[in-house]
Amino acid sequence: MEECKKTKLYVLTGFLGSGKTTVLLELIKKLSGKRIGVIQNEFGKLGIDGAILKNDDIEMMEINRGSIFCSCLKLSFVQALAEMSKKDFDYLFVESSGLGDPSNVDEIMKAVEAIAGDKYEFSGVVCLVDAINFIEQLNDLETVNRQLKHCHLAVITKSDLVNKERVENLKNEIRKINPICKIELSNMGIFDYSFLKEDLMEYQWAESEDTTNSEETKPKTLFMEVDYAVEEEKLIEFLKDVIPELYRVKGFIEIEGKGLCQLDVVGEKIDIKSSRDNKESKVVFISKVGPAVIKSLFSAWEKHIGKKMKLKN
Ligand SMILES: Nc1nc2c(ncn2[C@@H]2O[C@H](COP(=O)(O)OP(=O)(O)OP(=O)(O)O)[C@@H](O)[C@H]2O)c(=O)[nH]1
Repeated sequence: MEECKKTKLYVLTGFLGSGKTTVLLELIKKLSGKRIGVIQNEFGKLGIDGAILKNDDIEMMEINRGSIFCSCLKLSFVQALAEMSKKDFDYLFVESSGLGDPSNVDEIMKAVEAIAGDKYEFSGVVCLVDAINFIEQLNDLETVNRQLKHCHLAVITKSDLVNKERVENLKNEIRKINPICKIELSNMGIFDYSFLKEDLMEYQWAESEDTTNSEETKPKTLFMEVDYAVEEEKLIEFLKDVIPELYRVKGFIEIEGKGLCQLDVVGEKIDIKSSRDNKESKVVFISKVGPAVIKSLFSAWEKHIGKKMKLKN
């Protein structure tokens, strides 16, 4: 009898905006013809990336409102993995939230094995390192350190935006935290995918430990709804005012003369591009300063746009 092939399970980590969805979309293209499942973990309760990924011929589950490594969602994650194990995918990719601390991933894999049997071959944690923002984030955030410490492959993204010297600096910083992981360089999600054929588990560095994700450390997430088109220049002015208080802004918004656009803000970089998605206007803000950001969002909107806007939790 032919032996049943296991599903290769990869976990993608990397801070907010580091390029996880961009890499995932390219990987899915590369693996076309294979049976692929995706579990997507968004911090906000609306799966913004879900809207982008659903266009592809893949099966997807979303786990929102927090980190899959936090005790608040860990059980849902294990159950989702158990559910997906029945589908006999060739590959299952888990895109964890940018604020996810995967220090306890081994423990989660053991729980899945206890429930679902050995249907998965846990094939490694791939951590995306944002070439532009990583060094600053590293100083501010334990999560970024943990994501790297617990990965098997680090992929430096946005290589098109930095020079060789910066890449060398980044490699040195990575090595201080994880001396053995494999390191690759990516441009818009494209890099050497030979890791798919290798045993990444050989590059395991850290032992499993408690995650820092908890209900208490969960940052404030807000959703903005506007039912009219805004002027692009005014939207940019609004964003410039509020960016210092935010980790990340993303979503869809109607822009005058352009129609529905996909909005992405990472660090100080604002990207606005036309979208073919048929989605309602909704934008997610992840706060660095807790609920204090609400007042700033309303007053900056009033100043630059001057029309009614709804913010929801
Ligand atoms: N120039 C450049 N931009 C990139 C690259 N990779 C990602 N981006 C851009 O960076 C922004 C964030 O990319 P995503 O793929 O959405 O990042 P993410 O890690 O999934 O974001 P979260 O889900 O919020 O954590 C988008 O505007 C991307 O187009 C890259 O290699 N080069």
